[in-house]
Amino acid sequence: MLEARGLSKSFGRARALDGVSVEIAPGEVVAVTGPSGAGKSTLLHCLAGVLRPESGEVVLDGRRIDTLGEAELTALRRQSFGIVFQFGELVPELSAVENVALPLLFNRHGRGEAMAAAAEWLERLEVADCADQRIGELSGGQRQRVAVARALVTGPRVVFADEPTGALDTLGGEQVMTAMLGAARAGGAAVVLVTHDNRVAAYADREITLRDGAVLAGVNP
Ligand SMILES: Nc1ncnc2c1ncn2[C@@H]1O[C@H](COP(=O)(O)OP(=O)(O)OP(=O)(O)O)[C@@H](O)[C@H]1O
Repeated sequence: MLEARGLSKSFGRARALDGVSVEIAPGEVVAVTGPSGAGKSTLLHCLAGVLRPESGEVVLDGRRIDTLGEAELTALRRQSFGIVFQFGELVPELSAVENVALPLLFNRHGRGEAMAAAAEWLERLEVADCADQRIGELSGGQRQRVAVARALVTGPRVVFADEPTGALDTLGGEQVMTAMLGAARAGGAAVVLVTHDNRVAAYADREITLRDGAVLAGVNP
């Protein structure tokens, strides 16, 4: 469904990715692991169409996406992908429910419909009580649940999560992981998860380990 073929990407003299090929099946949960600087975030950003690789291809459902124009790529990201970052990256001026409604408004849904769908997702993630609160008033765990709701509200094919539990304690992290994977499974979304935490990687169906910008052979089934 989502495939990277021979991706390479450098930042100055740092070679972040060096010929990485991976394939993600529909509904699959994949953890991308490896030491700091191995290229995990760069791979996630290339797969999600946030960064363009220098060479190689990214293919979604048989369609090459790394060569799309900026407007087409933005539209595809909004429709097919959801992204959860380590610190939520929510809009502080908006309430929780408004943050979750935002991707639907960008996709030209009416305000009433968008707000109703957003409220439903907050309920599913057990943060309905926070709907009208500003982001600054929420705990770290509540923020990440809101971020997960925002990533899933559009019914994406793939959810990308970069250290989604990195700012949480163990229990909070477990709760967010369970909530995110349950919601993704219910929506049929695949999940690509960057983590350096083995306990988080254990939630995945499969692990892709990177080292020095390449997939570590012999570890991944
Ligand atoms: N925007 C950037 N500008 C310059 N160098 C970058 C940039 N992004 C990544 N790099 C470099 O590319 C390499 C891979 O970085 P990347 O963030 O993908 O690794 P990572 O495995 O996600 O690391 P971490 O676990 O520390 O987040 C590193 O050497 C990093 O310094």
